[in-house]
Amino acid sequence: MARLAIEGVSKLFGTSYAVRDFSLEVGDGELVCLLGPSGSGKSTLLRMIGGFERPSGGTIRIDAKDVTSLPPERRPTGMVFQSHALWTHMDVFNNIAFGLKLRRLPKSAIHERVESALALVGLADYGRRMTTQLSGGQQQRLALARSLVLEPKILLLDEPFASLDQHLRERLREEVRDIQQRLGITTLFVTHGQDEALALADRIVVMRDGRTEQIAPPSTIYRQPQTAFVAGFIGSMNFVQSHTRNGVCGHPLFPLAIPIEDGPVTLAGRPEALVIRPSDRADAATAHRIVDFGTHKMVDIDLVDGTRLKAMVAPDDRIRAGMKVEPSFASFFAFRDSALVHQSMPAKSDAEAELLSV
Ligand SMILES: Nc1ncnc2c1ncn2[C@@H]1O[C@H](COP(=O)(O)OP(=O)(O)OP(=O)(O)O)[C@@H](O)[C@H]1O
Repeated sequence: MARLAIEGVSKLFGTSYAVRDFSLEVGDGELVCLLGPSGSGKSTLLRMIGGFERPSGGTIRIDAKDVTSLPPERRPTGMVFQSHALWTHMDVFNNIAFGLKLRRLPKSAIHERVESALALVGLADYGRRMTTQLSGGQQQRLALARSLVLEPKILLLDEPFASLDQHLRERLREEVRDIQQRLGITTLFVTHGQDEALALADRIVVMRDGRTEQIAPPSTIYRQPQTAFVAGFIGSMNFVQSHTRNGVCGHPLFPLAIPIEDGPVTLAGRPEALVIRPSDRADAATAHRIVDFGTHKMVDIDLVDGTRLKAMVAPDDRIRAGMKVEPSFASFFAFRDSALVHQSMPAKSDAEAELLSV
């Protein structure tokens, strides 16, 4: 188990920053997901922690030891890449044993550790297979075993399941979480899949342009996004541009109380918080497209100014395309200059309050 501290780390490529003044502390046994769009600096940051890239500034410490300028092999880290770079001329057993042989461990110890790594990732009977005879998911498990067998203090995973289909990705994600918790290994996981981050992480770091937008547990990221970018990046979100005057939103359909100074405001609300009811108002919105997901229906509605919103309604809702509707937000966020300035929270149901208090 280990603690990781990243302090003010930057990486310049030429004249542009891939990572800028980034700080993060990861606790013993914690799993943190780095989440962000393509090019936001996630891989560069992970590579700097693994020692594959040298920071232009800042410090990286593992258990208080400064490792900033140590090469990968002298760091207590194990990295699993998106392309796993397995050795195709070796069988599964020897792929895993390789790192241990370099460390000159006795044969019996190598055997024992490889066998237990194979069992850990569900490949107990595959030791003598060649890597080319493995499926994509098995290859990814092997890549994981090859890292874990060296007993790293910190596990670094760079989009390890990106090339796998959705079903397999979800299964491996659960397996990794299970293994990570059993071993209690401090882990950083890079992904640009929000579902992956929400399902896996103890905390999520949302990155944008090499900087941190927000660091928080998944439920906080979802329920209390601090910036409009985070709000729009995690889950589905409706945005409505308006302004406030005397603490009230000036949009005729959304006359919400927003106790901030007069000025522009961006309203944001989830589809599940957008309530729609039939209306004959002149400025009513129009239900446009309805998709029935079985458990719920998703309705696209167009405001008169062309803004498109999504509302989630019950499966037996009578809504039809072409109907005039009046939307309202049961709960919403308000942003100004991208920063959260106000948030209304609905009264929590007992069941939800109970879940949150666990
Ligand atoms: N070796 C390099 N030389 C020059 N620029 C680089 C290098 N590696 C990364 N970059 C740039 O740094 C920025 C961050 O890249 P990085 O790969 O860290 O992003 P990412 O968030 O991991 O993206 P993705 O999700 O697409 O993998 C990008 O603008 C990228 O073009």
